Amino acid sequence: MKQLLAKFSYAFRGVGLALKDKSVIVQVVIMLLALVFFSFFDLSLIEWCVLLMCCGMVIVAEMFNTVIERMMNFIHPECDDRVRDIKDFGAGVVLAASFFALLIGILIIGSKII
Ligand SMILES: Nc1ncnc2c1ncn2[C@@H]1O[C@H](COP(=O)(O)OP(=O)(O)OP(=O)(O)O)[C@@H](O)[C@H]1O
Repeated sequence: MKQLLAKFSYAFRGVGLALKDKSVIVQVVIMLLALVFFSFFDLSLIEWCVLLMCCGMVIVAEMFNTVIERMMNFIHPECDDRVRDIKDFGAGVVLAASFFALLIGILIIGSKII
């Protein structure tokens, strides 16, 4: 039980670190603004669940991207095309997640407006 609690405390520390990262903070602020915007519409429970899942997908992608960036800065701080590819790949993951989240948001809000 003590070990399990310790593992949770490490994980919460990780979340705390993520919430201090500039890129993660930006995504969290965008997510909160989007949720405020969506609250003006009469959304069903399922629609809220889908939107929250999309927000979670983008935040988790950003957290993974930050992990990759920090890892690369630690193991290979020098300029290198391979590091560039890895970091751009990570940024691409966030972009792809954001694109699909935006698409789903537009579909849900579009269906309400129409
Ligand atoms: N060591 C490197 N070698 C080659 N290119 C790099 C290297 N580090 C970064 N880059 C390029 O610069 C871009 C930005 O990298 P950086 O690590 O500054 O990310 P960032 O998104 O600006 O992160 P943050 O602002 O959160 O620190 C990368 O996507 C990559 O194209």
